[in-house]
Amino acid sequence: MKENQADQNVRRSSRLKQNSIQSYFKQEKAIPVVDKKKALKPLKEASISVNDLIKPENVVIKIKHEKPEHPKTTKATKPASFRWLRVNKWTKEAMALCPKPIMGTDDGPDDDCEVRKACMVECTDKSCTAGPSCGNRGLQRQEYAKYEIRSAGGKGDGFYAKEDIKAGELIIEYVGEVLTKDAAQDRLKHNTSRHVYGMGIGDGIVIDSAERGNDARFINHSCDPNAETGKWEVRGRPRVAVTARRLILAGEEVTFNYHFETEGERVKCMCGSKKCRGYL
Ligand SMILES: C[S@@+](CC[C@H](N)C(=O)[O-])C[C@H]1O[C@@H](n2cnc3c(N)ncnc32)[C@H](O)[C@@H]1O
Repeated sequence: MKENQADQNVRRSSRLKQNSIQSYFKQEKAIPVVDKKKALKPLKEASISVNDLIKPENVVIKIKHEKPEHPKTTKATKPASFRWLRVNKWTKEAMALCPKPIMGTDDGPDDDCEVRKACMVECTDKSCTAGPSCGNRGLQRQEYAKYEIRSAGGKGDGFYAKEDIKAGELIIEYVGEVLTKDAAQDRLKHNTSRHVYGMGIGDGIVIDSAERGNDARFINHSCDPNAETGKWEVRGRPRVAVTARRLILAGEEVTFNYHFETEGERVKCMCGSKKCRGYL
């Protein structure tokens, strides 16, 4: 009887492993294709200056946000079984698939920070004249919210807010190794963990934080999430920001919707929300 149970478990675990080869979660918002001149036109026509568009909350973000301590020195963060990456690490093969930037900097620096922000393109010194006062460099400056990593019950570990986070605020960047989809699938074949960490960002590119990444890898799925992911362009490369969909209170677990893609056995969802669809 016991042997039968063990056999079943082995079969189940190898089936799950096989199935997980197809498993990714998807980043939600794509970079919009934007004609910079067209994007600017309505603003210029309405004579709205960039300063009018800077929300008061953005000013608070800049003052309040501190760089998080490095996870190795943050007590709340558990000893890492992954290697820490501050920024994405691209493979040559993934670089070859990197889409062309949607906004060039050929016109020279300007003060269109809010236009770039609306287009989900971060400013750089080449594109913007605002310098240190520019409010559109959150990913580059790592203006992350305060958080801690701790157990989320049956889901494994989870990512928890340590302060109130306003709707729209940057929480953290999803950082990992940037691989081609094929390379990511190859890696999954050797995955010994029950968790998967690959986020497809389109163009056959996956950000995989299984072996190397930052604490965004601990953000769990919810069918009624309080955060969302968005693809930004920073210095010509795509990056994924996790931002608050609504006010998140200190102590709440931060979650986003994985839009999980799997062709095999589905993972039972433990998000606990009333809107739970039952599976990831
Ligand atoms: C990116 S990891 C999230 C961090 C993970 N909990 C950990 O401890 O490393 C994704 C994995 O977490 C688990 N997970 C995330 N959200 C879940 C949910 N709502 N219900 C059940 N398991 C979940 C699944 O095993 C999934 O493959």
